[in-house]
Amino acid sequence: MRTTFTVGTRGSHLARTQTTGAAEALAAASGLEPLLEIIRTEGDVTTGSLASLGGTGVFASALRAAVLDSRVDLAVHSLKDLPSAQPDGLEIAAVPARVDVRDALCARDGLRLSELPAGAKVGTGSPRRVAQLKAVRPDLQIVDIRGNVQTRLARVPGLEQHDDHAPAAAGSPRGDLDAVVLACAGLDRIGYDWAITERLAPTVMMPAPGQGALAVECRPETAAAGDALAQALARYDDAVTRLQVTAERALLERLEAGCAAPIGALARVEREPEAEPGSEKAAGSGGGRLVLDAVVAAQDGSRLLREHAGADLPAVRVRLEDGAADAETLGVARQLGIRVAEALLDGGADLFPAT
Ligand SMILES: NCc1[nH]cc(CCC(=O)O)c1CC(=O)O
Repeated sequence: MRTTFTVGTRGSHLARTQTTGAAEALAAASGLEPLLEIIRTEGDVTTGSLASLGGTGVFASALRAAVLDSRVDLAVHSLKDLPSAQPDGLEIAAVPARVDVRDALCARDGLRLSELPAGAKVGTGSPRRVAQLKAVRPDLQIVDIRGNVQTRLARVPGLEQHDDHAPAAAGSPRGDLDAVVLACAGLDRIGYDWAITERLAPTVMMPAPGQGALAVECRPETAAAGDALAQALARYDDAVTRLQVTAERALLERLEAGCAAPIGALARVEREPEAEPGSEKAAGSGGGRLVLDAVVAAQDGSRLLREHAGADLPAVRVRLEDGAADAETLGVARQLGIRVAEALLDGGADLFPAT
């Protein structure tokens, strides 16, 4: 009988913080002792811009390899860094409750997006953020940035804070930008919410599919073992978050096949299904409703295509308190994602230039 479980993590402060949080929750639920192993990934050592790295999943692949060859039992990923296609030999055993999905503006002097002066310099390495920033503020000068949270924040006067856990990279410019954009989730998780001057509304800055959510990945036999670890994983899964990210990732997967443009997507459960066992309500009357908003952007912000659709969830099938959404309900979420993706493709998303 196992008494421990091993969890692989990337070495960054953010990765270690979120992995430790997940490992502690699973330890408390299982009574097992967690062992953390730091895995270096290509995404951590390379210095080129994120856009130039090409290919999704640079952050995830080394961690996944460690799970596949049984060096570790589990890997904790930021869900938005995971390619949408699920590889053979791995499954997402738990998607814990999501935190703030929004993107964060971190500006000098407490400025909000609308208060940045004309021509202000804003740093981000994400084509999705570039396009949406330019759509609302075509005057902004966007600067491609990389590095850990501390290195990015140090580019903004007043936001360079000494942090022994993760110092800003030596040699990186300091104080040369008016603002940077990062994910709220990452900043909140490492206690850097003080740097956020505006949590950008998803209507302005649609987050990446899966943003703010984690994925705990393992080998299928780990999840199926029926032991304390498998039970803890099942309980750690959050049914609402799982539904949301299932729709968002299905959209991403369908679009990845048809277009290379930056994508934002956010699903929400507008009405939670009633969880009365045995109730015979038809879907749509007393059942829940899942709504998905998405945007595909031309890289230069010259065009933004938006779509929105909803789907009724089967009324009695989702047990929101005590367990995972069942396969039929997840299928509804997946179909919603595909439907919105195809509407975007019909609207011309596949004609947008990639860069
Ligand atoms: N792209 C890197 C990445 N992957 C996950 C997060 C933050 C946490 C999250 O969204 O879950 C970040 C940093 C960022 O985008 O600012």
